Amino acid sequence: MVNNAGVNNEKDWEKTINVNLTSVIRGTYIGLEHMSKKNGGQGGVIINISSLAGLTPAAYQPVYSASKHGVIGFTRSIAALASIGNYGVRINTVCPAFVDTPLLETIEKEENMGEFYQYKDKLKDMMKCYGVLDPSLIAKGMVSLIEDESSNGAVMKITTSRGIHFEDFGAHQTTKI
Ligand SMILES: NC(=O)C1=CN([C@@H]2O[C@H](COP(=O)(O)OP(=O)(O)OC[C@H]3O[C@@H](n4cnc5c(N)ncnc54)[C@H](O)[C@@H]3O)[C@@H](O)[C@H]2O)C=CC1
Ligand SMILES: CCCCCC(=O)/C=C/C=C\C/C=C\C/C=C\CCCC(=O)O
Repeated sequence: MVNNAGVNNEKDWEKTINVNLTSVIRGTYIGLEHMSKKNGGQGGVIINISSLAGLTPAAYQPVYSASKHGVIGFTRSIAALASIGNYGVRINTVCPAFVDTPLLETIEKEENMGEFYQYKDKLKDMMKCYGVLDPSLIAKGMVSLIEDESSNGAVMKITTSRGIHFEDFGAHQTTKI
């Protein structure tokens, strides 16, 4: 199961939280209800789509960034629970940089960008600097996560400079405390 739907809308930012985060949480819970071996399911893999903006500050997309940070936090937490509870379900996150899809056209729209519309050229400069990925690379990353039976709670990053790679949270998977 892939929870992929997402929007970039800083003007209607509640919608961004609802689509990008609330529905990922809801989708994951519904998936687990059907897939978890604890409920008589056959197990499987859930992939939640976040973004590189879920791992770094995104000055012109603060709520988009917050929603994507939330996806990572929720997914890593529920993946830990799935492991402890022997659900037989692996749950991972994918964080692409800019990808060539219609979502990027929202940068040109005041109704999406709201007060951040004034920074659209800065976002375009970032795209020029970091490049724009072909969607096929995201598909490749997802297939590898599905096939790698050891992956659970992984945060896959996909960028033009480093390709498909993983965020390293350290052996204990936590921040220093
Ligand atoms: N394009 C990019 O640069 C990046 C996109 N992402 C994420 O990838 C995912 C896919 O986005 P893209 O394919 O790029 O954008 P897109 O705009 O081409 O596709 C988004 C999809 O989400 C669906 N959707 C939106 N609101 C919905 C709702 N309320 N109910 C059901 N479906 C809804 C749309 O119908 C559309 O099919 C999103 O979560 C996005 O945040 C992450 C990093 C970079
Ligand atoms: C712009 C509207 C839609 C946003 C889609 C999205 O999620 C894109 C995120 C891309 C980047 C996030 C912001 C900052 C990233 C900083 C560095 C990227 C490094 C890329 C690299 O190739 O190393």
